[in-house]
Amino acid sequence: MQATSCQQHVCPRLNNRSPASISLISSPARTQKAAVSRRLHSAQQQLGCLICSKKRRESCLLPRRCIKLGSSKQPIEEVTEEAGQKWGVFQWREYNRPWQVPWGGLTVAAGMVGWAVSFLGVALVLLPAVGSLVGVKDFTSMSATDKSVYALANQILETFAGLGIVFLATRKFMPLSPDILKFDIREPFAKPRGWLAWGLLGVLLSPLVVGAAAAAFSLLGYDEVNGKGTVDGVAQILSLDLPSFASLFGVTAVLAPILEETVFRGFLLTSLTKFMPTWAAVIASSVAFGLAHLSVRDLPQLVVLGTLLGFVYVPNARAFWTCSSVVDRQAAHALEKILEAHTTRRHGVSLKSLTLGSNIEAKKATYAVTLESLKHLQVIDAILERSQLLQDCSQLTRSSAVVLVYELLFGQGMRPLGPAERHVQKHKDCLEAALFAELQDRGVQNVSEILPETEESRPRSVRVNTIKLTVAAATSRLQADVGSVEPDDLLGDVLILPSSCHLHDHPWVKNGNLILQSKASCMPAQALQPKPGWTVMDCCAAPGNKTTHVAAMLDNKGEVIAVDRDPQRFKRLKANAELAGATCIRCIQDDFLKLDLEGAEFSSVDGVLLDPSCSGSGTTHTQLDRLLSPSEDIDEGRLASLASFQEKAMRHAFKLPNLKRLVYSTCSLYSNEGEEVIQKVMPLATQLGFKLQDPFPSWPRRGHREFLQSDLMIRADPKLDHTDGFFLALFVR
Ligand SMILES: C[S@@+](CC[C@H](N)C(=O)[O-])C[C@H]1O[C@@H](n2cnc3c(N)ncnc32)[C@H](O)[C@@H]1O
Repeated sequence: MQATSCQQHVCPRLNNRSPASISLISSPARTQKAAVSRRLHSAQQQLGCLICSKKRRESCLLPRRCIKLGSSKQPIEEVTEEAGQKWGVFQWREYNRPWQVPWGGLTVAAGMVGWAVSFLGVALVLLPAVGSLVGVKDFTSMSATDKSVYALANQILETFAGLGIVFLATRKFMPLSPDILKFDIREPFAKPRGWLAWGLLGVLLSPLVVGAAAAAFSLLGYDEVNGKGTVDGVAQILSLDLPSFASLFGVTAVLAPILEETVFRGFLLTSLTKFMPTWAAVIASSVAFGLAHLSVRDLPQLVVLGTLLGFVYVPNARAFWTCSSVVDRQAAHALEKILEAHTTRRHGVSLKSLTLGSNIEAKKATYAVTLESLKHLQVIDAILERSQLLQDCSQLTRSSAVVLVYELLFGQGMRPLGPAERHVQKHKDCLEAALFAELQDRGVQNVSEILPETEESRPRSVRVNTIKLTVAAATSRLQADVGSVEPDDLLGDVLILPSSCHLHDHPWVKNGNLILQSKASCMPAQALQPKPGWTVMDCCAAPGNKTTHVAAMLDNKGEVIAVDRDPQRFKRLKANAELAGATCIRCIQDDFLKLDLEGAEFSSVDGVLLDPSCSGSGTTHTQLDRLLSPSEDIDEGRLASLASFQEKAMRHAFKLPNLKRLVYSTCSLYSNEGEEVIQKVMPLATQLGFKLQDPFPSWPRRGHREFLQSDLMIRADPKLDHTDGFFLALFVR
């Protein structure tokens, strides 16, 4: 056997990362059959099915390029028949698969009623009103050119209004699942989003269909039916000069189809699949499409045309496979939204809102599968790359593949119900081999050794709101509800619970008896040690976790002045203060730096909590951002600007004339936002008679050692202390 044929024993897509297979390929001198066999054997042992044996050929990827071990160069058959690029109307399984429609009947009704109102409103009210303003009185007396321009103006307004209404109705569900309303103008002819090619085919076929339907109805004597509809509006002005032709072309060939396809196929047909079988949704949406043209005479042709367009739309809109299990489907959807939001740096997308929302079935399972898929994302991406599972299959999205590979390799297994599951199942051996190779490359035995830590894997902490109940009462209630409850060894009003318990929906969390707050975040108020009757200023207070903590320590006696400048966060601050029953809190919505702290209004302030905006690096390691791009570096410019604000805020706080204690804290791992800020303000603090004091002598973690007096500063390490990364310093006078 020659070295060249030995190369063919190794599945080329899989060999690129494997030491054994690379050496096989790059060693032309190794021509001895025995040597080759030995190396193949050892490679096979290392890489599992990366070498295609007869037994494994069913499951090995890229079979056309793999040769059976020990046989001639006979390629084995392509196993991914479903992965082929299938075009056409009659893909019946597309009519049986469930669609992923995230909205309900109310959204459908609102969208369609909104569209109908805009359709009639533009044509009957808006445009005539604008026309009369510019001196157009009577449509019928206009010239043909003016009529066509008028029709164009009408269609432009209707198209924008209609698309805007569909957008508004579905906006809250964006980004939509791969099934729905997916137009990609950048790839007009490429499958899977080849809607334009199909649209053009539809345009080419439509005269035939309309003609055939008209002929059929004419034979039945139906053309005797009188009536006028939207088609007649255009037909009337068919005496053509160039401007008329261009306007009419714009109306009939561009704008109206875009509007109608979006409203009737993209929105209505898709939405109706939630309530009826897909074939019925095609027919129902076609009837609506016909009725919308406001002509009894044209109704039959338009319904036939709509039905044809609907049946063309279904298999091509459904270019992607979705998972058959509802949990996996929802998890893939959530994952896709998270990945998209991460790529576009869009804020406001959270794992919890996507998986625990009211429209989600089996919330806990969906949350768990999404979170676990995210945790395994890096490993699964590497497996997908090695196995090339997605390259041969344009119908499987990355997010569905990630969820299904998670289920198959790390989760509860996967039942091969639909095409997506069958495709993944067929490649099980290769996926396992790719996992094996990945673990070997990373030098670990088990995948758990390389998974990122998340909030989920650490114990939970909860603060007892001592305004409303005692720690003892909270402990016994939680013991009854979640089992194990431990008092925190440092903070008297904090309880530690198992990592598995989710208290978001607990009635005592909802009524403000308990506050879900990390242990680190409870340390500043405890470090301040305010006494009942004190006035404390929380300079950057929203959403008010530390503010309400201080209020509880004051036992509502005294005052907490809570300042925040952000309007949205300020609302949450007020709501949280109310929920906690913290009547001693006075909220001020303002820029803290602009407050006149030396004036009489704040002369009674004894203590300050300063917890300014920071990079959040102490908490992000547990958040989605870190799961998605763990090595992302901090933006130096942003860090410098945050540190500058933190220093300014601290200098400003020192202006309070009767200040006794000041706690500075940030949930940051960077010394720029911790020790360095303290060092910079130290001369001013010393000049004013303040010095650093150790608030928690028993706490083991201290400031970074290279800074003076760092042993008096407190740090929390996310891994070692099982809480947020945190920095804290206490000044006293
Ligand atoms: C880290 S958060 C505070 C968290 C809060 N201490 C808690 O535990 O719930 C920082 C807050 O500072 C506010 N902030 C930032 N700059 C401010 C300024 N110049 N004046 C007042 N508030 C400011 C932000 O709006 C944000 O709500």
